[in-house]
Amino acid sequence: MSPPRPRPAATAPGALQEGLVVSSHGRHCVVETADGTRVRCHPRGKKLEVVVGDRVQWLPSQDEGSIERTLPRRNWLYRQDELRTKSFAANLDQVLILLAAEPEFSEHQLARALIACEAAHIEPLIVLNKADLGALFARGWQRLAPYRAMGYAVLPLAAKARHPHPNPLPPAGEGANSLPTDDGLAALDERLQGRATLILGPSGAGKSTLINRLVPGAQAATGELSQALNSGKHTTTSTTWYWLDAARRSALIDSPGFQEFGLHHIDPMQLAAYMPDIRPHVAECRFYNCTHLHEPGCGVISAVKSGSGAHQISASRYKIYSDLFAELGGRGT
Ligand SMILES: Nc1nc2c(ncn2[C@@H]2O[C@H](COP(=O)(O)OP(=O)(O)OP(=O)(O)O)[C@@H](O)[C@H]2O)c(=O)[nH]1
Ligand SMILES: [Zn+2]
Repeated sequence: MSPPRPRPAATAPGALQEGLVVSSHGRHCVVETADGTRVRCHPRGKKLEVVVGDRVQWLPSQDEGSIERTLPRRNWLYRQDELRTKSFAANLDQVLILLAAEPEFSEHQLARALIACEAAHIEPLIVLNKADLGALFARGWQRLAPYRAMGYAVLPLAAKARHPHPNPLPPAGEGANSLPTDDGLAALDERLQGRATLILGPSGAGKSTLINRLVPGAQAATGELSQALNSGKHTTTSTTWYWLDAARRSALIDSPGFQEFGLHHIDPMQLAAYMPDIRPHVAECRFYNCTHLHEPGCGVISAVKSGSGAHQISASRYKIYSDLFAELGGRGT
């Protein structure tokens, strides 16, 4: 323990308290105490990086607080480009990747998010929204077939309730057997119980629609947070933690940044290990340092060429692998 620091006379005396970071905006954030009170805080010192989901120790001082330290993180999801590291959140139980029948989702973006989850050891859950869009939805569902085959959970959803009694989903082509006959919200809700779930998705997928359905009053809550941040109406809170239940056991964390998902923190030689369809074939490679791009006796290349079977690697997934390998500075020769 470090010795107690002297405090300015104007500061109300207070003992170190524990709290949860529920929103962040630049250098300020909002910390929630055990009794649910929310306090605007700032980290003490420039080096202390605080992320939504962090458990922190903070000191009250007048109407604000100062974060003294963050407690060890269970995990931390972030993205990184050539210049900067940007946080999504910490201490997560799962990441919900929300895609939609339209606008058409990018498989490349999906793959990036999944790789980041694998690298951070956080379970992903893929949700395909706009199940009411018939043929368009069937197409999206079909595009996700390789992801179901490699073991990811994929749920259908119709987030937009147009009627008090949700419309049954229309038949959705192949894979229809596994589709529910309702809007899919109950099945999703079950997956959210008792967990802290980060929600990510491209613009237009229905993130706001879903959050507003799961967290009635989410918009109002965002307003309150901005007020707690006291930074005026131009504030856009970058990441926000919402409780789904009064007992505060289940949470949804909304964060932007899905569009520019830099993976510069990933070692290109580890990439195959983070792609569950490619991973099992690495053991068949002749060379231990195989890049799976051109080597003779490569198990990955032969799985791509085999073209069918349970352990196949699709051409589009292999392209994603080789594009990312090059982007991350991997040398294939
Ligand atoms: N057909 C259909 N449309 C939906 C569904 N869910 C959301 N939408 C519509 O999709 C559009 C985008 O929804 P938003 O909730 O604003 O999407 P968002 O992901 O928050 O998008 P950004 O605000 O751009 O980040 C809106 O017009 C919604 O009404 C759905 O289940 N079915
Ligand atoms: Zn190989």
